[in-house]
Amino acid sequence: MASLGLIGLGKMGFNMRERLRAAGHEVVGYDRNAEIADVGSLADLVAALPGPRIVWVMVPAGEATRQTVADLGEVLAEGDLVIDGGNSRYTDDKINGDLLATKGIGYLDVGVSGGVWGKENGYALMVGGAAADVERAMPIFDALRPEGEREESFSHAGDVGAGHYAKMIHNGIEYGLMQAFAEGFELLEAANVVTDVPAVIKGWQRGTVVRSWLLDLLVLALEEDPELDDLEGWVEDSGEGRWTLEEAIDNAVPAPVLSAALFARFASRRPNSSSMRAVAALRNQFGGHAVKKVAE
Ligand SMILES: O=C(O)[C@H](O)[C@@H](O)[C@H](O)[C@H](O)COP(=O)(O)O
Repeated sequence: MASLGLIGLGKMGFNMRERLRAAGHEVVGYDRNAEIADVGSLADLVAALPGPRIVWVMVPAGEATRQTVADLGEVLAEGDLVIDGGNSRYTDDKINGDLLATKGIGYLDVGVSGGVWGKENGYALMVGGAAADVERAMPIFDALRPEGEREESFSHAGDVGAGHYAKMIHNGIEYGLMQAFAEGFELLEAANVVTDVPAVIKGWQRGTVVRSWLLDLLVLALEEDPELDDLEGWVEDSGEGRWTLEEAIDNAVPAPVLSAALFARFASRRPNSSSMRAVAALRNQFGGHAVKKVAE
């Protein structure tokens, strides 16, 4: 059984600690929230682990992760291994990996998929880094991923950065799939032909071409709220959809579905945008077409 330091005990890290412990691994968790942490500082976490250590970072992508990795570089020792399991941009991985390499500390980047269901169902993992480091962390990966064939929920995607690259593209696909289900849902509701939309969607769960986990989750959401009218149609994004499109542009790969899905999210946050006011104004100018005036 392995010993692991785990930094960041939010929605993901907290559940991962539970799953790893249930598999018999020793996990020392650190979080800024002392109520859920096992130790009070990074230095305490390092002291509590037998060397050579493996420390998994599960904090928000960007500055928080970069800073945590830099801090770990100050307290870990040669031969230790850092794993970034957050949704970092893949270009951060080379910076983090190179920084730690100067101190003889290994680095792996891991795309982790599964959300809040991962504690029970397991997390799919896509890993970037050196093969020897991947092998060393394999008992941890095996405990985190779903039971069954390793190849079906785990991949060593390539060198440092490849794990997060794979996760970024996974999330781009996620945007497109969700948008497709969402547009189908709205169309089913639009014409009053289908009288029980939730029943139709539920009836797609077995046997259809579009059966999938996202469809199952839509069924669950519709069981709670059949017309989803408790929700505002407002959708945030955390960055990976944007990065996916930047890759599409850099590599001249057409990605119309993924870009439409990302832009649909932007549109969801600006119901009275100046762009659509401009379209209304132009249509009115050239054709005298009706416009809707803001109420006094
Ligand atoms: O595979 C997953 O488990 C999810 O993709 C997970 O990583 C997270 O829910 C997304 O990062 C949300 O991304 P957005 O905020 O960009 O929708």
